Amino acid sequence: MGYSNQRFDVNLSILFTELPLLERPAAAAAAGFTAVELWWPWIETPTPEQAELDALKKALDDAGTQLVGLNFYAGALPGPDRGALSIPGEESDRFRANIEVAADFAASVGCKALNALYGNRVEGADPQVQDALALENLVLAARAADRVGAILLVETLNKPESPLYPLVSAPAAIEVIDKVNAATGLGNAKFLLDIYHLSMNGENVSEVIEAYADKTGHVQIADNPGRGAPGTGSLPLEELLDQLGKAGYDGWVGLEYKAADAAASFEWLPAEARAAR
Ligand SMILES: O=C(O)C(=O)CO
Repeated sequence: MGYSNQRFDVNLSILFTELPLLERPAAAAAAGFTAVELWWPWIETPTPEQAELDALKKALDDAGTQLVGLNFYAGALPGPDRGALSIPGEESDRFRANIEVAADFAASVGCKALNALYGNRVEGADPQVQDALALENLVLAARAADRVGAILLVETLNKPESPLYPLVSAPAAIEVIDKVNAATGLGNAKFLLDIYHLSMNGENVSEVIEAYADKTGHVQIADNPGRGAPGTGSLPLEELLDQLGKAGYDGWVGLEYKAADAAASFEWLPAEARAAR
């Protein structure tokens, strides 16, 4: 068991950010990886020019990297926002405009997982109204994901760093996922189990894995404290990934950690365990 039994991908929105977007896939490939994931790369627009989408596809293809996870438009992220789909008005409209664009792009590069960040609570807005809007938008996103053979991911973030984000426990995200699946009947809404965010919330990650491995569609890791590479904090990441594997999880594990020098940050992972198997 151990790291050599997992399938890892590099998050190119948090690692290699010193490089322009189109150079990051090649940098991940040079470090030995063949799979990558991205937050929505155009934070200022949910509907970029086709030429920009084509350029990203070309950069992924030229590097020989497979995109295995893509966030829908989520507002300013990095920045103060944590998603758009539950924000009434313009942000919800922007999310809706993005749904088919993101799904079509995912289809064009063979990406099978689309992550929909829920969005912050808005001062003065009724949380019930925000939740009803979120469900409507997640249903649209789940149908679009299904159209391109993808799953829809819903993620728990952590309260200290995202104090206005309402999904800050695994059960809170699972409740939303169950509602989306009940509404669509598709069963393609899945949990994005982010070990760093769960541990920052003080959750017992091992118990979360035991309870929800079967509803998990994607995993992300960073050590805690510090959101650095495995080994820079105190989380038993190798054990937790072993537990996930034993519980039947055989999907991707995204490296969503911070490192000043990304290329030098992969020493914890043997070179032969980096390329997708
Ligand atoms: O904002 C974050 O920390 C995320 O994990 C987004 O996917």
